[in-house]
Amino acid sequence: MSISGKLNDAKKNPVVYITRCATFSACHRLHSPKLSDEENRKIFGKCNHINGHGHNYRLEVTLKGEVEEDTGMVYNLSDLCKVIETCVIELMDHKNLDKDVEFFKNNTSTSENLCVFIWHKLLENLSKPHLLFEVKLHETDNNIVYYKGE
Ligand SMILES: Nc1nc2c(c(=O)[nH]1)N=C([C@H](O)[C@H](O)COP(=O)(O)OP(=O)(O)OP(=O)(O)O)CN2
Ligand SMILES: [Zn+2]
Repeated sequence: MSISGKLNDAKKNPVVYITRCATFSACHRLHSPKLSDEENRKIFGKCNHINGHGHNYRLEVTLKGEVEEDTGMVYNLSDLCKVIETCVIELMDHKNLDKDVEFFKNNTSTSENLCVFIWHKLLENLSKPHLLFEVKLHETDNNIVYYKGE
């Protein structure tokens, strides 16, 4: 049977995961207003330095959904690219996250919080938000965090 035959015969179309990557550069300082200066220094160490430090972040956004028969796509990756660009990259690229992004004025700019923030930005802006499966953020080559909306 041909691939298209399988697509047409199945009750449900194949479920496929698609990922779009993007990069942005930003600076931040790990500091929690809920902790004393001493506790901040103890917990965050060099990342609590008053003048901050920078990262070249790599973002991976994954959608999960059925392959539509008429388009052969789960979601147009070009459209996903535009959403990521307008609602995440423009907001964060070449910014001081703690000062330029409202949310991080009161929430520590850890990669965990960045992932959750980006997840909600995407939910608000995707035309099919139910397809959002995972937001993964590489803060460095060694530090990788992902969020699945739980
Ligand atoms: N749970 C988390 N821990 C840490 C986070 C975070 O977001 N969540 N972030 C940091 C810092 O922002 C820091 O800049 C990371 O730097 P570092 O640990 O130096 O990471 P590198 O991969 O660049 O260097 P290594 O020497 O390989 O660790 C810290 N913790
Ligand atoms: Zn950092």
